[in-house]
Amino acid sequence: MDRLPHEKGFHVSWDQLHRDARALAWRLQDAAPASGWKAVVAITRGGMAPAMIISRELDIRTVDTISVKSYNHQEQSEPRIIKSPDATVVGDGEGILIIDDLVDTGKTLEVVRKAMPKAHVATVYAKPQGRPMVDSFITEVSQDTWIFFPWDMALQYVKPFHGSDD
Ligand SMILES: O=P(O)(O)OC[C@H]1O[C@H](OP(=O)(O)OP(=O)(O)O)[C@H](O)[C@@H]1O
Ligand SMILES: O=c1[nH]c(=O)c2nc[nH]c2[nH]1
Ligand SMILES: [Mg+2]
Repeated sequence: MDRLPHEKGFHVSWDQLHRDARALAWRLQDAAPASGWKAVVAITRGGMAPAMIISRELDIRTVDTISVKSYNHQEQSEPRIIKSPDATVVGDGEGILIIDDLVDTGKTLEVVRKAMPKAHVATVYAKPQGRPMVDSFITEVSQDTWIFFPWDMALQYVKPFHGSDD
């Protein structure tokens, strides 16, 4: 996935991510099965920060991970699972909450859903193409927007406006 062709940038600060992940947690409370969520599964690595915030908000202590690797080589363009969560906990996904930071094309979630078909899938942000792959999300951005996460950014010096044209 290359950010260069994207026309717009949507910059997310830690504070914004915290607020949006909390808002998603509150929405997920209403979607919980009667017996509550059994476990959270974070899609590494981007799903780990929102999964921590959501599991804290919903008091879910069992947190596992699934790792999906996307290949950009000509032959291997499909993502594949390189680390699975504990099968004895997640089973077919019933009562399991899968968390990722965003859905873009939906290819990552496609393989994750195949592994846990009954799970509830939630992302903080969603783009239109991948939106059918999520059950819950908070904010939608257009397909030509690149989302910049706080862990990929750093504070930088910028020149003062006055005299900046020299
Ligand atoms: O809907 P898709 O088109 O599949 O894209 C969405 C996925 O891409 C990013 O992860 P990435 O694979 O870049 O790995 P990372 O989470 O380790 O940064 C993002 O965190 C999602 O998991
Ligand atoms: O940081 C990211 N921002 C995005 O918009 C995106 N889409 C896929 N993968 C992504 N990673
Ligand atoms: Mg990811």
